[in-house]
Amino acid sequence: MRAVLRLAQPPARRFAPGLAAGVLSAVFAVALLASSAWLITRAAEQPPVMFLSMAVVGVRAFALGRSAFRYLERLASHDAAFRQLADLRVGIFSRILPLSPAGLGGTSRGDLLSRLVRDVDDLQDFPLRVVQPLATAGILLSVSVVGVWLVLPAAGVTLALALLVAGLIATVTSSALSARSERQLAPLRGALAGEVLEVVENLDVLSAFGALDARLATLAAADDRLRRASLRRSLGVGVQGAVLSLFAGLATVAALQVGIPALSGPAGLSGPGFVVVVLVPMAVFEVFGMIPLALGVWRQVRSSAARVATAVPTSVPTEIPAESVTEPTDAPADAMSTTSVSAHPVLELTDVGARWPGSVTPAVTGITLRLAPGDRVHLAGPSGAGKTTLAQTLVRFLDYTGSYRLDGVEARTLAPAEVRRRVGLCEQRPWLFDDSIRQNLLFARTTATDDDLEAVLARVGLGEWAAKRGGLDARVGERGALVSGGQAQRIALARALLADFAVLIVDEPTANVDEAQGDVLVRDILVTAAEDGRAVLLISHTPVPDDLITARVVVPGPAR
Ligand SMILES: Nc1ncnc2c1ncn2[C@@H]1O[C@H](COP(=O)(O)OP(=O)(O)OP(=O)(O)O)[C@@H](O)[C@H]1O
Repeated sequence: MRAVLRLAQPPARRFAPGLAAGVLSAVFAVALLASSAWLITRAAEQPPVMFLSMAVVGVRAFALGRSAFRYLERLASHDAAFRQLADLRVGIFSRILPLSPAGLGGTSRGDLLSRLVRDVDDLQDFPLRVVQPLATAGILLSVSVVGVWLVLPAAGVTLALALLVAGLIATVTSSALSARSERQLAPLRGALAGEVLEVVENLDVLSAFGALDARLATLAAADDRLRRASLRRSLGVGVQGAVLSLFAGLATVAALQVGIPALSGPAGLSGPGFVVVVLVPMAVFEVFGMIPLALGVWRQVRSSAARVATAVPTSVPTEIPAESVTEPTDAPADAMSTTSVSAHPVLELTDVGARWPGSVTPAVTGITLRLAPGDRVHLAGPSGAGKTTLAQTLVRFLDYTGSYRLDGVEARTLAPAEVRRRVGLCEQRPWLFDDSIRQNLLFARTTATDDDLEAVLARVGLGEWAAKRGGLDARVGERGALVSGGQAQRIALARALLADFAVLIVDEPTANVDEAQGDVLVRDILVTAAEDGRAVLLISHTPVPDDLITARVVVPGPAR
């Protein structure tokens, strides 16, 4: 958590200008009140105008300066905080990235989203609404108490005592009323985001099973918990404001009590000095209100920082290959490929096994196979045997035991991204972006022209379909909702062909299509691969004719 907070705090050179402007603005606000009170009272004594001119200039300067410094403070401190936020977000994403996809299986997507968006946003409050006000108020209060003490020492002591007591009471009451809810706000927001996402994503299933009302009731309960926590927090803030107003009045009364005898006593307090001593506490308490507020924000920020910290791993689980350890430190990422792995490598597995993060037993073991350019191997095996796990291992989303070599080079000595440039995966449930067909293909090869895209669609048997749907601009819907399972598989295949992987792993392409369509799809996949001299590892439950493949491998039953 400390590391997250350190990341949220802008460096001193960026933070200092905003802090300096904030302190000056607050000091000028108090000085404006003091100098104008002095001026009005002194003017009532009708001295020659030259005795007033300094104060007149002071009032003008403090009034203009207060606004100017306030503006500069907003500008500088927000600029620093927003720049820091951008760095923080990028830093957090780059730490989560190595976990995806194998390490994020157990995370609620709604809650993760809330952590990465809302909780990270909350962290900008750390410099802006915690550090800055505490530093500003601390400096201003010291200056004000010393200033009043110089005019009348007893009034300075009274003001210091009033601030101390008010601070204690306001902090204790507001913590008692709202500390718990301030800590709960971020987790409750995350829980609500998770619930909303669950309901929206599974609306059809919930409706079909008549479970929608029950789920909506759970959602309403989550919403209610958040609303009540927000209300309790507002109550705490309100009570704290009331305590401070009360003490601002009491401090003024106390100043009157010590000031009135001093007017005629040996201290010889002047009329204007008396007014300054009596009125300054009002202005000081306004600034002082920032402290308990900042402490409340601090509790929220701390809870958000803790949530961000738990979403961001300090280390990547051993089951997931680290993205950078094998990257050569002073050579470009591509260097290895040109030196050791050819464009069409031979892939060899000897006794390969793999385990999911957090699992004690391997999900797959003892896989031995060889894929040379042009080979088409059918991998079969019972459900749960670990075929998908093997596919994820081959694209280095998971680490492995045994030996996995590309052109004789052990894959764990290559950067995972480098392996993924040669070995590609068409997943069992291909991910389609809620965008046009063009965009869903283009990210596989950003330089492809529309002619290239149309040609690849024709190769995977979607040419006519795409033309009927309005061409490359046709949308595929959220997660491919507007296309059938078979079409989604074919779009994924087109994408893989565009990326031109030398070795293509196709995981259960027929899972979402009927038998006849499945046969055609498998034939299309294997025939296109044969035409290109590509190696294919076809994972499929369904039988594949001998003429389409060069070898068969069977994964034994589920590993225990
Ligand atoms: N993301 C995951 N996290 C943890 N365990 C997982 C994950 N995905 C799969 N498993 C586990 O790994 C084992 C192998 O699953 P896998 O999906 O690889 O089998 P499969 O042979 O592809 O099955 P199917 O033919 O039904 O798709 C199973 O016990 C499964 O519960």
